[in-house]
Amino acid sequence: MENSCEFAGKYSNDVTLKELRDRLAEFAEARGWDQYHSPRNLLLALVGEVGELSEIFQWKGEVAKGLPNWSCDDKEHLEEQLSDVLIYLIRLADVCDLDLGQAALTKIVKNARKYPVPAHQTT
Ligand SMILES: Nc1ccn([C@H]2C[C@H](O)[C@@H](COP(=O)(O)OP(=O)(O)OP(=O)(O)O)O2)c(=O)n1
Repeated sequence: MENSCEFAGKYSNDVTLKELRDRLAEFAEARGWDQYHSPRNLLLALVGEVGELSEIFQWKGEVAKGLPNWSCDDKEHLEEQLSDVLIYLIRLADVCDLDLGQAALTKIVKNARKYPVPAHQTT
């Protein structure tokens, strides 16, 4: 479905995890926030943002893919809350010295082993 909201340039920019991780590290450093960005604090912040994200869907019933009936303001709010979750997740992995991108790729390989593609039925 075509997206007519001004802000939403779906996939217009291939942002890398590294770019986000570096930008977030700079952002925290410039504000003297490294002292607060401990793994536990970031985890709690992440969970808080997941709660805010959940509130957007709360009491709405099932929501159609593509959010066809949502206003641009509602979609923008959702983008912001998803971003907060992503930001804290990336920051948490970074302060734990973990390579989140590689870890996710490795996990996908493990998932594929655990859940193999079903063989085609030949009847
Ligand atoms: N110590 C902090 C505080 C904020 N942020 C960043 C990460 C999030 O992207 C955003 C969170 O900011 P707020 O706590 O102001 O939360 P919201 O943006 O959700 O605002 P509100 O709760 O008013 O909706 O700012 C951060 O990295 N470290």
